[in-house]
Amino acid sequence: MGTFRIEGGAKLSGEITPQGAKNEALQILCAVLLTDQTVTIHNIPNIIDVNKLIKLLENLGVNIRKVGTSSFSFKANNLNLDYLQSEQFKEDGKGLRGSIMIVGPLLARFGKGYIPKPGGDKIGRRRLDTHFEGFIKLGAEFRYNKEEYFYGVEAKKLKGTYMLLDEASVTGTANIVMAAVLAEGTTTIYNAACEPYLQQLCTMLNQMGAKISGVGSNLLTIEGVESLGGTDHTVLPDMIEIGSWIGMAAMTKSELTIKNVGWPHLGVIPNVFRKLGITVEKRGDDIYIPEHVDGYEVQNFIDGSVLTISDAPWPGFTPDLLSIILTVATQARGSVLIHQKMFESRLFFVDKLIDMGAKIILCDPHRATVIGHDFKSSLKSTVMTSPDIRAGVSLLIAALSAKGTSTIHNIEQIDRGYQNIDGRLKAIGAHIVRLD
Ligand SMILES: CC(=O)N[C@H]1[C@@H](OP(=O)(O)OP(=O)(O)OC[C@H]2O[C@@H](n3ccc(=O)[nH]c3=O)[C@H](O)[C@@H]2O)O[C@H](CO)[C@@H](O)[C@@H]1O
Ligand SMILES: C=C(OP(=O)(O)O)C(=O)O
Repeated sequence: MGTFRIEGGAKLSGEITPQGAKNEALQILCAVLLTDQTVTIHNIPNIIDVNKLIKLLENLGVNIRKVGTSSFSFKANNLNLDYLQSEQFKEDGKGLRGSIMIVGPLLARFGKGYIPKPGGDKIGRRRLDTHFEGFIKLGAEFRYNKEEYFYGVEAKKLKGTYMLLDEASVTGTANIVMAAVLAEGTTTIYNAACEPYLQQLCTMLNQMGAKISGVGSNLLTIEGVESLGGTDHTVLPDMIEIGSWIGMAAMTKSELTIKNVGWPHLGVIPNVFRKLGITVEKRGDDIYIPEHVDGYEVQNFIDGSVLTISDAPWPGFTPDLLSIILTVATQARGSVLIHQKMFESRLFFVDKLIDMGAKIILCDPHRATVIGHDFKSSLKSTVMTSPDIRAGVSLLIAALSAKGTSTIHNIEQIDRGYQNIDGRLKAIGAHIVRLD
């Protein structure tokens, strides 16, 4: 279990360039299974989850070549499908959440797809019904081994159909889209998720020869094609990492420029930080955060009632930034209610913030009220363990702003989604050391 030691209170300054998006990269990597041609992907983040998926693809027989610092080419022309029955696959598959998205492409191209219960954050129930209901609608037979938590779908030929998803699942939509592109006839998916990750996936699939329309909306129409070809694709900057840097700058009262953020793809994210009173300035394609010398003040609603920040499927506010918003609010002037609607165990980390002196009332597993300190009192350093990726970064932000030296254990959770976070933080002035 790795550990960070952080001496709080240091100002950050300078420029930071966001990594490629973790959740997009996981979808795009699975899509390489849809063709026997070469797919080259740029801006792949060097993080644990992505590296695990690349390893899984390699074990499945995909020919992988590193062609640049963050660019790889993939050729899935000689797969070893026996691997899907192996013990090794059971280990590899459950190592991350994103592995679930190999099922759709495998089912579409080879008539069978399997997966052990995938891993990922332990942030509440994370069911897979949407994925498998979609495959079944396309004509697949489903089986589930309860003892081994092993899922399987098989079909001779998938047939396009209309489906209304029970929820706008991000990985579920990606999986079903990847199955439908090679199905016979037309598939219509209503209540599809439409995060930039999915828009990027659909754009890439269209470049490979798929016929998907409605990209960016919750109604996708997919005309099945016989086969797909190769392509080149560049992963967008990671919007969750960008939000994390905004939070770090504000909480440490630092001036920071976040380079090449891909503004058109950030949706409501900048505005949600602005609601906390944080200045998020657009400078070309960069975000400039000035030093918040006088802190930041939460904006109430127009009628004067307390601000609520909650998550929703895109174009709503992503649940992956709520823990960070909550943490940043602990030093705001004013109060805010954080409502995590999607996940039922994602707010429990506030215990640690309360230990550090933050004023938070955990109303129930989904809601927490934060009464900001307005920097009149600093958080106190402490020893903590990172429970999940975003809580981990939130605790890191709290530690960077705290008085004294904090320790964060289980930093593998952070490394799952943040590339060389300690190295990059050090480069902009943070006092952080990685201990093994
Ligand atoms: C690898 C990956 O891409 N992971 C992301 C993906 O996970 P993932 O695709 O696993 O998440 P889903 O979109 O399936 O659902 C997340 C949770 O939200 C609930 N839900 C979902 C849709 C909805 O309309 N209402 C609702 O309550 C689900 O029941 C579930 O508990 O999307 C999540 C939601 O943005 C993000 O937190 C994860 O970072
Ligand atoms: C919940 C997350 O990831 P995963 O779905 O991979 O667990 C996340 O990225 O915040």
